[in-house]
Amino acid sequence: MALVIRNGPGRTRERHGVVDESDGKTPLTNFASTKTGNLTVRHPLLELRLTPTTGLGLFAKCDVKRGSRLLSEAPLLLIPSSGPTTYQDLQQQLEKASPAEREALYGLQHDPELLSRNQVRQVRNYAVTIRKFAKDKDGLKSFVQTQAKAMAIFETNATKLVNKSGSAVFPLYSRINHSCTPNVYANYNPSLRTHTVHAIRDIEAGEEILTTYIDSSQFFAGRDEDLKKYGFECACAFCQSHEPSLLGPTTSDATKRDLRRAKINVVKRSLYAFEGEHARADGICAPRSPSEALDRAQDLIKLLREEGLLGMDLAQAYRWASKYSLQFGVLEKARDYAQKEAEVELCCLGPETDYMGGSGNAASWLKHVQATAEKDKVKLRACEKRMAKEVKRMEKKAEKKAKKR
Ligand SMILES: C[S@@+](CC[C@H](N)C(=O)[O-])C[C@H]1O[C@@H](n2cnc3c(N)ncnc32)[C@H](O)[C@@H]1O
Repeated sequence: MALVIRNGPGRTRERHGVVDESDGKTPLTNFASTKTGNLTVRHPLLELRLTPTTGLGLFAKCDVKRGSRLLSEAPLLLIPSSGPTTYQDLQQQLEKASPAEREALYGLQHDPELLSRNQVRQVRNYAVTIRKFAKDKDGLKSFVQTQAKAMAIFETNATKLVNKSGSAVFPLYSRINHSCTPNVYANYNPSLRTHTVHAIRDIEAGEEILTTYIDSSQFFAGRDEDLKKYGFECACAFCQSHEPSLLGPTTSDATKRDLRRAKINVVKRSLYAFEGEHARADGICAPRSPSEALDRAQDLIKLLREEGLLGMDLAQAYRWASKYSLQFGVLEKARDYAQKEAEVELCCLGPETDYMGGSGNAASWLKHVQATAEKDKVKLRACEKRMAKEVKRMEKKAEKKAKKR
């Protein structure tokens, strides 16, 4: 994969998956001369195109099988702090970026309204303190504009990294639009030090690649509220089918699906409460017994599958079902769920999941379940042997008694 940037003649350089291939001879394929600059994507499976409603987006060039790795890219710009982005944070990282990276960054879409007043003030204050523009009003204005644009770009495109503190923008991942029923799963992989994107279902040639920016297992109002922070109203097919009023009978498919999303949310949070993760439970009551927890985990699997939410929430649901089955000693079921978890995890994250540690990754959990099942078999065999011995002893005793008579 490469994001190709025209940058004057004679230079070709590659860093962090960004190729500056400016020999003037390389034809720019797939996508060129957009408002965002002369960008093109060299990728065996993906191309960048304009969508009817959401700006640019990434599309599959050919059929893509579930589990395929579509992207594995290093950040264009990473801000390690986990709080709100300050201009100082951004400026430090911008200084480290190469010209090609900076150009790629400036080519990304931006929504100026996502900038807080405080952020704009930070840029102005900085420009004044460096005194470079003391006698150059136009210079000052243009400096503030470019720096504010960089901040707006970061705010529009940054992804919070789950397995590493901080937020980052990426050359291609930042082109992927949001859907409340995504067809890919994205994850920062600390072992690879890249953001990976995997297909979570088969994707047909020409289909848009869609990720989720939020927790999509929520009722419409919750999703809408979360996406407002990203500055847009969702144009995905599911949200477009939403009916604003729930006063009438709730018969439409979209409404039923919305209610199912709400149910997923409640069940999921109740299971986090059962696991003692109260911060994620957010006030929802836990199941009262392990058997109730197992029922809910099984419900959750069914609901997620019905909704086509096939990312790591599904892997988590399988883990819960496996864990509770193991607690009940239903080993076959525990193993079956653990295998399903491993399959979904591999599909979402790929095989490099050592960073999860302990029984954090599905492979370790599956090993633990298999070892428990093996120990159980050994115990069972020992018990059978003991019983067989006891039966023989009793038979001999009975024989002796019979002979005496
Ligand atoms: C990370 S960028 C995605 C790529 C972007 N479309 C582009 O042209 O480069 C996020 C922006 O895309 C648009 N967008 C993404 N998903 C959307 C959706 N489901 N509905 C409406 N706009 C969306 C919004 O303008 C949002 O600020």
